[in-house]
Formats: sequence, structure tokens, C-alpha cells
Amino acid sequence: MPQDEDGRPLGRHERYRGEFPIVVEGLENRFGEQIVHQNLDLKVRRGEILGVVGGSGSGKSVLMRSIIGLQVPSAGDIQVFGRSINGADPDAAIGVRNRWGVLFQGGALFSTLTVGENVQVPLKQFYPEIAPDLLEEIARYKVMLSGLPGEAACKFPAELSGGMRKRAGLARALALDPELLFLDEPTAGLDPIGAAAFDHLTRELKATLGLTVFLITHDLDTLHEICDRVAVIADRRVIAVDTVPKLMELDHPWIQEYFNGPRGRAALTAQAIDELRKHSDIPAAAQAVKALDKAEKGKA
Ligand SMILES: Nc1ncnc2c1ncn2[C@@H]1O[C@H](COP(=O)(O)OP(=O)(O)OP(=O)(O)O)[C@@H](O)[C@H]1O
Repeated sequence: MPQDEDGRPLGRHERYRGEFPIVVEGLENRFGEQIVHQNLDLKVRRGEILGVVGGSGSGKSVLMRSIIGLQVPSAGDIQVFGRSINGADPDAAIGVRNRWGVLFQGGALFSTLTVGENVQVPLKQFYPEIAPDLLEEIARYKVMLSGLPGEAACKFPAELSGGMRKRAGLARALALDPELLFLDEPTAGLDPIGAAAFDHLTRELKATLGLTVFLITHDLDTLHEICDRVAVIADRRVIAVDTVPKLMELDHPWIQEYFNGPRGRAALTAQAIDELRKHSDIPAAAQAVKALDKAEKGKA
């Protein structure tokens, strides 16, 4: 039975009201001789989009897999909704596991099922009593919530573009009305316009559905645009968690290279121009945007 922050049992449809729906303490993950995480601590705040960054192979996906119970850590404790998930028996853990949705890298859709049937998989698993026509209706609603046309529910994953497949994966992740959404590199492989649209959708969904989002990404635009805070993994642990501007002030070499390198600065400039555009009713802002656009055209 899921519990609230004071250990009281939560009803099936009650939502978590504590400050930190995810708390990771002293996490260690080893694969043979390789130590991926050691003494890793992280607290995710309710209602935030937490970006997770780190070099390739730094253990971002392993951290996500540990939190959702797909990777059993060698040491440490992980609490989700105030409940330790390590060593929890599967039946008891179900009270927690039906309260998150996951979009894996590449979407991980079943290729032999239509999009709608993919969305129905978790629904059937956790709510076998729902009648087939209602299942179909819920699936179609989730498909549309993810920004796809309703007809996409009848298509097979192979019939969709990369961006549409991501949205279909998102529809499945939203199937159970989760409180927590895990996204593993959602904008990887999308063109800049598709990536910006997916970011926008993530932000909208967070606001309208009251989600807490754990977002692994390499995408600097995503970090600047939609993340409330960003956790940086390096040296086998989380070395900092803060807003992007605050992180940029830190003196760590990886952080400096990542956020203040040429790509980091370009993302920052793009965000600044976006902000200015929002205020183009102010003559000085409109003038600045015009000048910057002209400079960009000159570069091209
Ligand atoms: N099941 C496994 N068995 C052995 N080693 C593994 C396993 N899963 C992950 N690893 C190793 O753990 C390390 C961290 O992997 P992980 O996928 O978490 O990195 P990442 O930070 O997500 O990288 P990327 O940004 O490239 O996706 C890598 O060296 C990887 O080879």
C-alpha cells in the first residue's frame, strides 16, 4: 500500500504531497570491477523538471533504472513517494510502480502492436477490470494528449516518423496518469523544431498534469528551456544540483566545459533571443531582436 510522507496509507487515487517524491541516498552500482556510482545522493522535488546530465557512460541511465527498480544497486537506499523500493516485494511495490511512467531511449514500443494497443499494455496490467471499449477510448485520449492525431492510435510504430514514435512512447508513459515521468533522452534524434516542440509539450504536461519529471538529456536547449534544476553526474556521484545559471558559476572543469563551451553559449544566446522575442512589444527588445537576427543572417 503506498504511503504518504508520514507513513499513512494512501488511497488508490491519492497523490503524494511530500516535498521529495524521489530520494536517493548513498547509492552504489557496480558491474564487476567497474564502479558506476558511489555515494550518490539526489533528491527530486515534487513538481519540478529535473534535468540529469553527465558525460557519456557517467551512469545517467543506470541511475534512472535504479530508481524504477530495473537495476538492483549494490548499496544505498532509494525512496519513491516516501517508500523504499529496494528489496520491496513486487506486490507491495505495485502501489508505487503504477504511479510512474517511463519513456525509454528509442521509445521501446512493441512493434507488433498498434500505438493504441501499446498504450493499453500498462492499463491492462494494472487495471484488468476495465472494459475493452473504455480501454480503447482511454488509449486514444492519451495519444491525443501527447500531441498526435487520434487516428495515430491505429497505426503501427513502423508507420510513424521518429518524432511521432517519441510521442507514442510518451502516450504509453502517461497511460496510468502518473505522478512521476521519467524521460531518457527524449529529444535525441529529433530535428531542432521537433525537439523544441517536444520540450514545449513536456512543459505543458508538467503544468497541466502536475507531473514531476526526471529528464536525462544531452540537449542544452532542453536544459535551458524547460528544466527547473539540473543534476550533474561526474566522479560517480551527483556533484551539483541547481538551476543552470547557478551551475554555470561553479568551478568544476566538466561543468565549465559543458555549459560555458561553444555549444553551451549558443544555447544560452538562443534562449536570450527567445526571451527578448516574448517582449517584442517593448521597442528596445524589438530592436535588439532585429539586430541579432540580422547578425545571425550575416553569419549564415
Ligand atoms: N547491464 C550492464 N552490465 C554491465 N555494464 C553496464 C550495464 N548497464 C550499464 N553498464 C555500464 O555502466 C556505465 C554507465 O552506463 P549508462 O548507460 O548509465 O551511461 P549514460 O550516462 O546513460 O551514458 P550515455 O549518455 O552514453 O547514454 C557504462 O560504462 C555502461 O557500460
